[in-house]
Amino acid sequence: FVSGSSRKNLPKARAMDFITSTAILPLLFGCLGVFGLFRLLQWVRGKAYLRNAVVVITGATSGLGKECAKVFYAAGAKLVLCGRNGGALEELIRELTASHATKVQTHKPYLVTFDLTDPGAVVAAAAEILQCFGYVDILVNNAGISYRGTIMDTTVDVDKRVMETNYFGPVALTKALLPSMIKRRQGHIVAISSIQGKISIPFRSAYAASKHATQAFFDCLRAEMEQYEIEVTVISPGYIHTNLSVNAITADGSRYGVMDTTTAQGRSPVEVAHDVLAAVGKKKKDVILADLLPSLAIYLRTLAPGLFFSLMASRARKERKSKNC
Ligand SMILES: NC(=O)C1=CN([C@@H]2O[C@H](COP(=O)(O)OP(=O)(O)OC[C@H]3O[C@@H](n4cnc5c(N)ncnc54)[C@H](OP(=O)(O)O)[C@@H]3O)[C@@H](O)[C@H]2O)C=CC1
Ligand SMILES: CCCCCCCCCCCCCCCC(=O)OCC(=O)COP(=O)(O)O
Repeated sequence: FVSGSSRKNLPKARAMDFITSTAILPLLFGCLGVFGLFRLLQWVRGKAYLRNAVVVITGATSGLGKECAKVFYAAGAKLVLCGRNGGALEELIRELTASHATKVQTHKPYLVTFDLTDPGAVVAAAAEILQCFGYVDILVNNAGISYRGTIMDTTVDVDKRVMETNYFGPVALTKALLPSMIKRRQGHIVAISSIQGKISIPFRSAYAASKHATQAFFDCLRAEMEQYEIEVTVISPGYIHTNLSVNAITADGSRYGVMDTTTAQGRSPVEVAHDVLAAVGKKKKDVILADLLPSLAIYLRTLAPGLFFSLMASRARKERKSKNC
């Protein structure tokens, strides 16, 4: 005789019997073990990959670039820190070399100051880096500016400035360093793009365009460089709590100067820098570092573009109304 509740539990009990009496349990533990071992191996390889590697980071004076400098430094990389503000870079180097909380051997970073919008300066900077180190293992194209404005109010000069900083500058630096990487058949190019390199939101035309161009260029590069074993990683973060919105330029080229709520509520740049380090160590090809909603929005743009465009139009209407324009 089997009571009602015991009858209900019968299939569960049989399933448990089956699992324990067959090879399923050892197989499950075996798989977990293999997976754990694989992750451990990946971690060890990532660490070795970054130790003593010559790593060039642009936009190292603030925000995500500064935090990337800290995590790559702690991982034992030989850093070349780039930016326009030499004083800020020197200060960062002092800060880095003063801390002794690392387990691996660290190296005093080298600094190069140049403006990414000046093609001659970019080529000269690449030559200086190669003369000093002989080669570059990893280039992190991080520097960038954002923008706020309506397309109709924005001068083409502003469109060009954003494109020069976010697209042509990184492209020029990458092209200047690639020949030496190709010769060694070794190297890794990283592009810090944005969720806005995958989807476009209203009042960000110049910025979203520059990030879409970045995604496209580095995707092409990945395919073309495979024959030389050169890795390409495109990283697309969501909002990060940095000065990006404060430093953004507006329709007439003036500084926006406002810390937007979305930026202030963004992820900590320290956390994002750790994610960047992990992605580079694992030689990931394309990484999205964002919450669920922006990630879903990317799928929506692909699978239901009409719906996505309606949502963006409504977003534009709301923003226009709130700003009375
Ligand atoms: N913050 C965010 O919400 C997000 C940021 N990103 C991306 O992350 C990257 C870093 O931005 P973030 O740290 O947030 O912003 P910050 O404004 O804090 O940092 C921008 C960096 O870029 C450098 N830079 C700007 N213009 C130039 C130029 N013409 N030549 C050389 N360097 C320049 C700045 O250096 P200096 O002015 O000292 O020369 C600064 O170090 C950017 O590519 C951005 O698009 C992506 C997604 C979200
Ligand atoms: C299946 C349901 C899907 C629902 C999707 C709804 C659509 C939601 C839209 C979400 C838009 C997210 C925009 C994220 C933008 C972003 O993260 O940008 C990062 C930056 O680069 C920030 O630069 P900014 O200068 O704009 O601050």
